[in-house]
Amino acid sequence: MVFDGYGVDKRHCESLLELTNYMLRSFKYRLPHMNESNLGLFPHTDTTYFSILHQNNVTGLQIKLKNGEWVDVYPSHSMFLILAGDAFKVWSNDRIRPCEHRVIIREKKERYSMGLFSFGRNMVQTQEELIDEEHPKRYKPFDHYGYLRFYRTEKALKSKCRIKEYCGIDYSDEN
Ligand SMILES: O=C(O)CCC(=O)C(=O)O
Ligand SMILES: [Fe+2]
Repeated sequence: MVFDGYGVDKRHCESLLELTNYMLRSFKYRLPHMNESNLGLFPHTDTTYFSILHQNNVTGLQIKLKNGEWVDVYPSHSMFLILAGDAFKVWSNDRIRPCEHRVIIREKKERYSMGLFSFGRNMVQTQEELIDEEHPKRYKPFDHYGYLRFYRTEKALKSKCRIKEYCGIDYSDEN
């Protein structure tokens, strides 16, 4: 769908999928103890190409809208949420915006969730068709697992945008 939407040759999609690793992870959010924060998971964008999330019938996941407002995602047994991650931002040369999300524990029930996370096995790079004069290349090709290691470093935590800090191209010095 994404490749169709941007008019990118489908063969690139096949090779991207062939070079993608998946990680399945499950989470359990216990109820916060007295005086403990109810922040289950700090606000972040995923490092992935995309993430597929599923949760039990307990609210908690919130996504941030463009206007900065946090909104609840209401769970259902049949719902799978697909979130774009940082690697798709690079692939699409900033056209696809990774979705910022967090988990807040408010219900008096334990929350369970499951996520399928996708990572490039090779270098992640911007799709050539999505680079032109109007949209110059904004990122250098990067090693996805190298980015995972960078993600929790002090430099990454201090930066405004971790993926830009890791492999962004800065044109600001050019005139
Ligand atoms: O538990 C959830 O619903 C979200 C998990 C998540 O955002 C993550 O692992 O990156
Ligand atoms: Fe996440």
